[in-house]
Parts: sequence; structure tokens; C-alpha cells
Amino acid sequence: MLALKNVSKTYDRSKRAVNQISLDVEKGEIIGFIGPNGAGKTTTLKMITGIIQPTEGTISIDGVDIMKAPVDAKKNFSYVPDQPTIFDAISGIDYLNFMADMYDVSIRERKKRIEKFSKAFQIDDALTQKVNSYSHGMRQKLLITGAMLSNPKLFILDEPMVGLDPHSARVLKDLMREHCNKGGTVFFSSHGLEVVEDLCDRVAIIHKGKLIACDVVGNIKKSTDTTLENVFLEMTRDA
Ligand SMILES: Nc1ncnc2c1ncn2[C@@H]1O[C@H](COP(=O)(O)OP(=O)(O)OP(=O)(O)O)[C@@H](O)[C@H]1O
Repeated sequence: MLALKNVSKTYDRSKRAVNQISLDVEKGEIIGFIGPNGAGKTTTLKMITGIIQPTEGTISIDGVDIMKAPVDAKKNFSYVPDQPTIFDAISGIDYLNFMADMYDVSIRERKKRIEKFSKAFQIDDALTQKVNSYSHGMRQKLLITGAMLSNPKLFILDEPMVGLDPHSARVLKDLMREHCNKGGTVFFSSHGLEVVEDLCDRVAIIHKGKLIACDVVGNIKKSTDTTLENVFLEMTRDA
């Protein structure tokens, strides 16, 4: 569903933020993408979503190259960035209808999905209000709802749990799992190692721009009497 081949990004001609990453995400998987601050997670997600261009390598989403056919590739995924920035002079419902229009979601389907997700996230009563009156968490939930309206083949999220209360974090986790159970695919970055350990089929670890592991949690941990947190801290410890 998502294939990265030897992908690198160099900023300002010399700053190697991502270094020769290759990764395959299969249909139906949830993969957690973890790494210390500055490891290259957001840079990688921005390259996958076509926001920035890799310096080297290729990225395809359901077989479509994001650089060669960006419009077709973008039909295959939705992206929730790490900052919930939305044009905020419009109402929540106008934003959601705009997103549904962009992805050609029928009136019947959008109504069903808006009701389902906005109720689950408890923002249904606020949808007629302008986005500029929303809290950080409400904006985040509106963005997630908008991203789910198209029922994307691949759902990409950058640190989606940040700013969510425990109820909303649970709703999001359930939604991600349900999406995969129905054949969708989820790739998300996080600093929440417990969430990743609980939720993900596989975990990809990036450190100083390099992919240092990508495997099921059990194989990364090697033994059952330790946590993903302990292994992560050991693997990313600077010598
Ligand atoms: N626009 C940019 N110009 C120059 N350097 C950048 C730019 N964006 C990111 N970097 C650098 O690239 C490296 C990777 O940054 P990135 O934001 O991808 O890390 P991250 O893993 O998402 O970190 P965090 O967990 O703190 O969000 C860092 O050294 C950062 O300073």
C-alpha cells in the first residue's frame, strides 16, 4: 500500500534529515512510526504526502508515485498533520463539506460519516460554530473527522494523540483499528510508546534519519519481560 525505496532528504544542501529509508506498509496494517525528537518522522511523512520532495528515492501509494502522479496518489490517502491548522473563519460543518466535496463523497455517505465521527468525538454540537472558537483538541478532532470522510485507503497521521483527552484518544484508537479491520491501512507517528505497543501490527523506529528497526513489537522486544519503551530507549541511546 505504501512503498518507500531508498528515500533521503537533505535540507539546506548539507543537513541529512532522512537517510536512505526503505519501508513497505501492507494493506490492512497499522504501523507506528517512532523516534526521538528530530529523528526525521515529520520529514518522512511530509515526503510521503507530497508536501516536500525527497532529495533521493521513490515513494508510491497503492502503486502510484507521489512525485510522478501527485493528484492520483493523493486520492489514495488522507493526512492529519501535527499542527491542527484549519482556515478558521468558516464553521466546522462547512469545513467538513469542503473536504467531502474535494474527495467526491456523496451527500448520503458524508451525512452518515459526519454524524458517526463527530458524535464519537463529541464535536457534533459545535459543528455550526466557527472554527476560530474551537479549542486545540476540537480542531484536531475536526481535522481527523475531515480526513476520514473519504474512507481513505491509507490514513496517515502525525502525532495524532497530542492534545486529545483520554476519551477522544480511545475513540481515535478504535477508529484506526476499525479502519484496518475493514481493509484500510494506517501509518502514524507517535511519542506514545504504550499506544504504539498496544495498537500497532508493526513498529518502525527512526533514529538520526535512519530506519533502525521495522518489525512486530514482539520481535523488537525480543523478550516478554521488557517494554517497548525500554527497548526504544536502549536502541536510540547515544553512545
Ligand atoms: N524546513 C527545515 N529546514 C531545515 N532543517 C529542517 C527542516 N525541517 C526539519 N529539519 C531538520 O530535520 C531533522 C528532522 O526533523 P523532523 O521534524 O523530521 O523530526 P521529527 O522526528 O518529526 O521530530 P519531533 O519528534 O521533534 O517532531 C531535524 O534535525 C530538524 O532540525
